[in-house]
Amino acid sequence: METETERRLFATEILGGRTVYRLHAVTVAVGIVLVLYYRASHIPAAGEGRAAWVGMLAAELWYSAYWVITQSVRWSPVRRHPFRDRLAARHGEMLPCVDIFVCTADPRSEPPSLVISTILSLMAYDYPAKKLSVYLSDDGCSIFTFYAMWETTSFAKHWIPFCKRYNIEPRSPAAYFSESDGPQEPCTPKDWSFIKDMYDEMTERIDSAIMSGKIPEEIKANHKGFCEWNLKINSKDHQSIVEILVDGKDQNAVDNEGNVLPTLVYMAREKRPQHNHNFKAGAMNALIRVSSVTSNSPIIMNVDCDMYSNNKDTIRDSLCFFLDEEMGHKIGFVQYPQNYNNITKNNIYGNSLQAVKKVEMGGLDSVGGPPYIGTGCFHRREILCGMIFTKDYKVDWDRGVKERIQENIVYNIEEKAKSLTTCTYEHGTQWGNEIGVKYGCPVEDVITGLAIHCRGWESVYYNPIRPAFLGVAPATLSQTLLQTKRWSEGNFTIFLSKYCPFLFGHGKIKLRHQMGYCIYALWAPNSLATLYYVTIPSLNLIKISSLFPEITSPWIAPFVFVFCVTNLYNLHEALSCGDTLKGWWNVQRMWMVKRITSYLFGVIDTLRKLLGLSHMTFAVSSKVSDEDVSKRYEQEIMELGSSTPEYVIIATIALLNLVCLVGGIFQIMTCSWNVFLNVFSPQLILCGVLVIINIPFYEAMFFRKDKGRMPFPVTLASTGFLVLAFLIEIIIPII
Ligand SMILES: O=c1ccn([C@@H]2O[C@H](COP(=O)(O)OP(=O)(O)O[C@H]3O[C@H](CO)[C@@H](O)[C@H](O)[C@H]3O)[C@@H](O)[C@H]2O)c(=O)[nH]1
Ligand SMILES: [Mn+2]
Repeated sequence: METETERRLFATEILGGRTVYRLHAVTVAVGIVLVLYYRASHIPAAGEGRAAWVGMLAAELWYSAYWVITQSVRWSPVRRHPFRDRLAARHGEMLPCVDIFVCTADPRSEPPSLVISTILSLMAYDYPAKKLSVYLSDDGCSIFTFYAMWETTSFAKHWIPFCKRYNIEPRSPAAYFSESDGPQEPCTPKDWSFIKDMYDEMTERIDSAIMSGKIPEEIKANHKGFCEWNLKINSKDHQSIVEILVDGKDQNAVDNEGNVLPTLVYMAREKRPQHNHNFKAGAMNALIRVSSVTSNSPIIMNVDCDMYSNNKDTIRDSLCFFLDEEMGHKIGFVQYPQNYNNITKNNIYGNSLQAVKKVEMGGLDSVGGPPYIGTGCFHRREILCGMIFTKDYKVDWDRGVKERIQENIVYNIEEKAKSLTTCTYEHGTQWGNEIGVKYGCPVEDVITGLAIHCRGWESVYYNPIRPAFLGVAPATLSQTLLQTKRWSEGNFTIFLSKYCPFLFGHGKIKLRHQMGYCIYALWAPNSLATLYYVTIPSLNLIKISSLFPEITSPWIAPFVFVFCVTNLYNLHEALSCGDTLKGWWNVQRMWMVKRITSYLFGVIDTLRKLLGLSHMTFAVSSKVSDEDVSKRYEQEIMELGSSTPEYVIIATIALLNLVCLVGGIFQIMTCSWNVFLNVFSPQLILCGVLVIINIPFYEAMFFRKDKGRMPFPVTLASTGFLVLAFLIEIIIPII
């Protein structure tokens, strides 16, 4: 007899070691109350720095509220453990069909060879091939991406059996060959070299086609799909293209060992300049419809084109959650973390977000489920399409398994699929609203997931030891800021829309779940408090005006306590998530930089959109960088390079703090030691910390000679702004 626990297909572990956390949270809360009390009860008289003081109060009020929000998920995070062996014992190979969606948008920032490596890794999952269909949406509508996909169909016939025969990992050929210098056990050198040569030749053919700007005619003659590009088309203006490259139901679609291949479909939905295409959300919805007339699997998984599968068991792991008898029927989606394979040792741009992945997501999982983050996620088709939760929800897992079909039917299916991806198909329908992925938000994923949660479903977060997916993190500062701007803007847009977690989620999801969503929804407005805190106290140093209690006053204690304890706890959290000390320090710098630049622009652009002054955009982040840039990235040298308004802000604030620190030290030398101790020390310390944090930027401005240094016009402009700031500081009191 199976016991109750043995029947479960996954376990939920409540993470231990929370005592330190709870102790810190309670004491910090007390400290914060004292700080705010002091601020509010010591407002100076008008004219004696009242404005600056009130500003400090406002900033600290904001930080306190935001701190409370970030604690909502930290109380009792959980970790999930699926039992794949039990799934196998219970269901054998009687598993549901799975459709995999991959999105690509720009062949320059997302090269076709990168895309197909991801595709190959997904086709090679340890899962019955006849139940697997892989769909690529190409918003770049690039003949080279299509060509690469066509090449993939032949290479897959060798690659998939190779992966399965030797049970290799990872199954992205690019990642696999870059990880090993030569054949490794149990792979025979002959087989290894054969497949490696084949892969190299394929990528060479693809790259040379891209270099020459055209596909050889003899290759074009091999597939009717190439004819679609006979017309004069470009990525923003073209007809719909749907090509079933491998039809898993076709008897001839087998690999070189005679096994069935997964279905492989290329899609470029119709685009016309006069029609909104809704970016990735539009692509996802088109994929939902195209797949509904081909495989129509009950489970949909989606990844970005750089996120290759790093773990052959991911599908089976995810099914443990959906097929669990006790909980499965409540679970709308299973989310994996967004991991990267190019994070440097000390996480120079803070992209690895360890604490978010390990602590916050686990915490969200304990209060209703992690958000949908757009990639590495498994959905149930109906739920993604708008189904509302009911207690007796049951799925037909057999859906999608169809009999083998004839060639001429494939043509009909393609034609049907094309008609589902025209610009006008969605007009007058609920697509992008009640059905599918939502439109109008740069983080289409988060808003869609929130709606799913509010329709009554839960989600599950699974962070396996061997990462399920690995992608490419931005490798320059500007790309990092571009990405975080989109994220902060998107999440803030949600906050200011009717989907605000506190309003839309009220009565539908737990308060702590609403707060959890707001950690990200309120990223952007953090910029205002931070901008204030990194400028005003430092400027007041020069004016000999104190914004903190005197160091001999007992009131200094809560300030010091809150500052030290929150930072120490933060450090503890980072180290326990596997960050290095330097990595933690880099993350602190990046938080400051992101807040004063991308988050600030996130606020501005959200407001501009609200006022109707601008429209939504989705800037795709680049997944390639030239050799010079990559080298500096590996050496963890900050890459600046081109002039952007963000850099002007960074440089101005860095210089401002340097000048204020020098000015402050000068004041000490002229004033008495006692004055220094009493009036300046907290401000001096704050300013000093900011200067230390900014060291890489001073280096980039004044010492570096390489191409990644701070562009001279930026240094010049920020010096100008600095002079202006001081002039204003001097002039205003005179007036
Ligand atoms: O018009 C578009 C724009 C983008 N994409 C695809 O969307 C994905 C994400 O774009 P990327 O530039 O890599 O953005 P990231 O910031 O890395 O993406 C994260 O954040 C996005 C929301 O901002 C989510 O959609 C993504 O899944 C999530 O990985 C890529 O595969 C793109 O090809 C499209 O298909 N069509
Ligand atoms: Mn990406």
